[in-house]
Amino acid sequence: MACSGCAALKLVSNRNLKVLGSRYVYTNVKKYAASPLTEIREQFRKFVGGGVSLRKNEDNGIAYIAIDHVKKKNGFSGKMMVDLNDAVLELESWKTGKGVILYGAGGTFCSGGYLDTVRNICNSEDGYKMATLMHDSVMRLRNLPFVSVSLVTGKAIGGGAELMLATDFRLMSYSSEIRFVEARMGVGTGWAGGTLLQQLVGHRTALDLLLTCRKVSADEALVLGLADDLIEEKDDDDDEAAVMKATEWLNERIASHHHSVVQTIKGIVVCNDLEEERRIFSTTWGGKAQQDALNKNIKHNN
Ligand SMILES: CCCC(=O)SCCNC(=O)CCNC(=O)[C@H](O)C(C)(C)COP(=O)(O)OP(=O)(O)OC[C@H]1O[C@@H](n2cnc3c(N)ncnc32)[C@H](O)[C@@H]1OP(=O)(O)O
Repeated sequence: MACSGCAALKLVSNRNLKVLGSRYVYTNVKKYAASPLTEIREQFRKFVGGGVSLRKNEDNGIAYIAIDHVKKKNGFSGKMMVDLNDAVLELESWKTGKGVILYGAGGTFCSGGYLDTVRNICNSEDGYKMATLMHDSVMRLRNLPFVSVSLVTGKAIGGGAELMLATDFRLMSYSSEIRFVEARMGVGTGWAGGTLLQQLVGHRTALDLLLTCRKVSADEALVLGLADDLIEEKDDDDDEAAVMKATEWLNERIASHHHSVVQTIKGIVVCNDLEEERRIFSTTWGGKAQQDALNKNIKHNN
């Protein structure tokens, strides 16, 4: 009996087995015409609840993105998806920025999609639109020329666990936990989490976490490479203290560098293209930060 998978393999083997041979063809995938983001944003901003806010500190060059829907454990509404998109778009034009900290208010990182919004968009086409909007925000956040950190306190559940993968680093409070519950909710990852998790922990661990939907403690996250460091908490609800600790952690890496240097280093790490790396590199070579360093006759022997 012919199956669509076999047909696909046959077709593939006639063309280019090396490149296409491992792709499985999903038989129930419909092709949606890509909706312009402006239309998706108009549709999604109507699903209200909570908000995402952006604060830029010009003194330390760090921006703070706060996920705030505290009564619903920071469940992410359609409006919050649009707010996040706005925040990231605004950051793209911040010339003197160095870092970004993404955190949840009220002692929870994010409990994933806000279920009121989820119920309103519970069809395949709207799912595709949500993924389009969230992929745009996540990839823009990831590619910002600043060092980004997710500060995870409390729980990061479902889409919340995906969201924390968008940043360069993850700091977790000792009692926090991550849980990819998408499969339990009958779906896959919609906020780029499958791709990003696989890149971070490898294909087998990603599959294990996504299929078992098990809790990952902060200690285990550190071992798996999902977390980069743990922060002590006196009180998990004390947002300010946790944000301060994340700021200190980030400052150890960026405070002593000029924003142009931080932006160059981040740019060349994420561009994955040598021509682009040469172009970015040349923006600081011969610049003031280099001249100053040369004039100081710095020795690196201690
Ligand atoms: C591509 C994205 C796909 C996804 O994100 S799928 C995952 C969707 N998220 C969920 O299913 C989370 C469901 N919620 C939970 O498991 C628990 O509420 C959670 C987050 C572990 C927190 O547990 P607790 O600390 O015991 O708090 P609780 O259950 O009493 O919650 C307090 C109030 O918040 C509500 N809440 C939590 N997460 C929510 C969400 N995502 N959407 C809508 N409402 C949510 C919860 O129902 C409760 O509301 P209420 O006070 O009873 O009115």
